[in-house]
Amino acid sequence: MKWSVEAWRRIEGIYTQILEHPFINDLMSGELEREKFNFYLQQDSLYLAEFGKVLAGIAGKLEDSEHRKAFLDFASDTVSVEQAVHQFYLSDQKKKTTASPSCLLYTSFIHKQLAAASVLEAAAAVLPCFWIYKKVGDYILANQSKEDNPYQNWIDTYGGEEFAQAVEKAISICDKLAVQASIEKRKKMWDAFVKASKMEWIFWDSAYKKEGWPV
Ligand SMILES: Cc1ncc(CO)c(N)n1
Repeated sequence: MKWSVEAWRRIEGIYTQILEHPFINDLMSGELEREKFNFYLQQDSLYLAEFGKVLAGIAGKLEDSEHRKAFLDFASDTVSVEQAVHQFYLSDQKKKTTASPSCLLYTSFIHKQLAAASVLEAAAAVLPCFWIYKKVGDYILANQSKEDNPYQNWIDTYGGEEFAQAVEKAISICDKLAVQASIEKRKKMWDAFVKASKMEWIFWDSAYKKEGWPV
């Protein structure tokens, strides 16, 4: 069986909980509080900066030139999204924000996978960022009730065809890396994938709560 088939099976429950989260529900209905969405975007721009660096770092460790090129493209596209987020949503509130505990948790985790684990485990750790967002984007597109959703731009970014191709590529690279891996390594890849998927839930939840530092 493909590594990715088992990977998705392992996060099915987490994915369901993401779809049921009020942040996603409110995003879908268009009724999400603007403040919560802005909080999310601010944290996400911090997240995307680190995510892009990690993608470039993974590229530097990949032997296959096609895989390397794909990750360099992912990194470059991520910088574009990071910059677009700044321009379109946050132009009136340029103030510097610090990462929330959950944002720091997630970015630290992917940096740790890059610095202290194998490239396979680093690739598996960033895969939920692609795959879950794609699934969530598609889900919202398919179940949207209103036409004038103020968050349509966001929804189209992740539900669109361009992102779908990147996601397919990321999944297939993980599968190819897993084919050459020992059972032990494949397990570690699943562990990283599951952990990062939990952090996707945590990230949305922290935005919904506008999570700050308790001390
Ligand atoms: C937290 C998070 N995960 C994944 C994506 C999609 O790349 C994103 N923008 N933010």
